[in-house]
Amino acid sequence: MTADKSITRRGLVLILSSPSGAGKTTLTRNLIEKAELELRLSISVTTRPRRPSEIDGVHYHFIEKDQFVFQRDRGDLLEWAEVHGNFYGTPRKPVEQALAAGRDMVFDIDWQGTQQIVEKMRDDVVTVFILPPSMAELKARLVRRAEDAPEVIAQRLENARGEISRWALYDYVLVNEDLGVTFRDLEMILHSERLKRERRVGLSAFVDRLLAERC
Ligand SMILES: Nc1nc2c(ncn2[C@@H]2O[C@H](COP(=O)(O)OP(=O)(O)O)[C@@H](O)[C@H]2O)c(=O)[nH]1
Ligand SMILES: Nc1ncnc2c1ncn2[C@@H]1O[C@H](COP(=O)(O)OP(=O)(O)O)[C@@H](O)[C@H]1O
Repeated sequence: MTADKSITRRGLVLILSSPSGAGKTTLTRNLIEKAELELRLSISVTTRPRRPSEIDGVHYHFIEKDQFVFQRDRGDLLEWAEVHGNFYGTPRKPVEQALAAGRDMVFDIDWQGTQQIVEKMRDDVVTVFILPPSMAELKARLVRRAEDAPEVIAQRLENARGEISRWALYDYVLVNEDLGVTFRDLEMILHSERLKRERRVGLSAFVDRLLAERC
């Protein structure tokens, strides 16, 4: 009797949230680029203008506000929120397809969206909040990223305290000082969560067979 084939696993959704500039986009990218982790990114729709380094359909689906309202009202979005004056939402279909096929997804979404997803699918969600080591470093990272106008950076910094105050809603909280350390911690969280008893299908039948075995 071998355990490997009879024990499978339900898919999970790993959610990363943080104030702007703490590093969640970088960490998310690193996770999906490591092929053996087998994580797929949920590509959100947004009404925010595209940044110079972003590609439509890769980083976000950039859409107009009327398109967003249409998709939202038709029920195409699993969750949505207004953040920094723009609308963001998670397309429902790719998530449902991935989970049904037992694949895992990573979401880079804010605390409002996280709450909506947790209410809908608590058992299948793992939430991680990323904190910056200091407010000075948060500002320095936003400036170094050099993707946003000064007034956009100022607004994101102003909103940072409100976002940070939501930290206790999350399953895990990581301080992203050293990127390599934070990434390894995330990998360990993912690995442990994948091994959780509740996520493993066929375990009970396997144990029954194990106990019935004569040696
Ligand atoms: N609720 C929700 N939030 C999202 C979604 N996509 C992105 N966000 C959040 O919107 C905020 C702004 O994202 P973005 O404009 O890319 O700026 P960044 O935080 O500086 O990288 C971040 O907190 C994201 O996590 C989404 O689909 N739903
Ligand atoms: N641990 C870290 N140390 C130094 N710089 C970092 C670290 N993590 C991310 N960065 C840099 O900080 C900037 C903001 O990171 P990003 O991933 O875009 O943040 P967010 O998606 O949370 O807004 C980027 O230029 C990124 O390269």
